[in-house]
Amino acid sequence: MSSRFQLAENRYGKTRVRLVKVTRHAHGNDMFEWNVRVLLRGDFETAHTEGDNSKILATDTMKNTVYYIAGRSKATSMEGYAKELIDFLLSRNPQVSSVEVHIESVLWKRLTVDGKPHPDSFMRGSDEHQTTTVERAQNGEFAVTSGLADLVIMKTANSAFTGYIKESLTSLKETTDRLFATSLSASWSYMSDDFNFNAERTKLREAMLKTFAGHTSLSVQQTLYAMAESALEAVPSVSEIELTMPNKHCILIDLARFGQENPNEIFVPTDEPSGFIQATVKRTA
Ligand SMILES: O=c1[nH]c(=O)c2[nH]c(=O)[nH]c2[nH]1
Repeated sequence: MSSRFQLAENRYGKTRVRLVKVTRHAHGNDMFEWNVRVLLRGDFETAHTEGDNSKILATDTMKNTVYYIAGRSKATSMEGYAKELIDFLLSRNPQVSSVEVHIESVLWKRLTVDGKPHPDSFMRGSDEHQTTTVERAQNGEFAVTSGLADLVIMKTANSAFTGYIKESLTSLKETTDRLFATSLSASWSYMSDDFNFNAERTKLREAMLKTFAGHTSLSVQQTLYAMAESALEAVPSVSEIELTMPNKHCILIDLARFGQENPNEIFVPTDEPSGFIQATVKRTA
């Protein structure tokens, strides 16, 4: 029977597989917490059209594989672990054409007790996450995109916003001295798949933060671009970087109503609505 429909793009897998790994040393422990997503593409047509599960690796099995590979992995980075997981799944599953692994790492910091780093106790840090997405097809190369998300930062000087369109619906006042708060998310693509990913990540993060702090900003857009430029300058192995910087407005409170001056000191931070500024910056050919 000819059908009026056909299966188009499809993928499946397990998401939000949470994992804590403790590495035990003689004088203390290291630990990390990850949230892992594994997605498969492949020959899954008859699973959709006929309910034939003979080529389906159960998502429950994928979850177990996440833990199994974590248990035996010697990888020192999320990217390295993702590559091992992908290789394992591809080698055992010829029906799978490609595997994508996405990992978010939660920020845990070593606890300080009596001014000293504690050997085995930790506290949750900020909302900042480190991320990676690694993909490989059968017989293909790894594509590695890493990033960070939800890094909340604020400038309290050197931020202006003037010269924008003034029309009948404009109410915003120009300012040469405003607060600039954002929750930075960034993702960058590596040109190859074999680096010290942790060191590259640290360099990119520090370059972006240094520029954010030092920039004399005429807009979020301009500061975003400058941060992306300094990230690409700091890490030649990255081909392009996407930055997302919501403008988390801090609004000056009018105290003149109460007979008091407010020399740019008292603000109300607002979460919604926020500006949404996003751009990708890449190397010229
Ligand atoms: O840096 C800014 N860019 C904008 O596009 C914009 N729009 C706005 O209302 N405030 C700001 N600030």
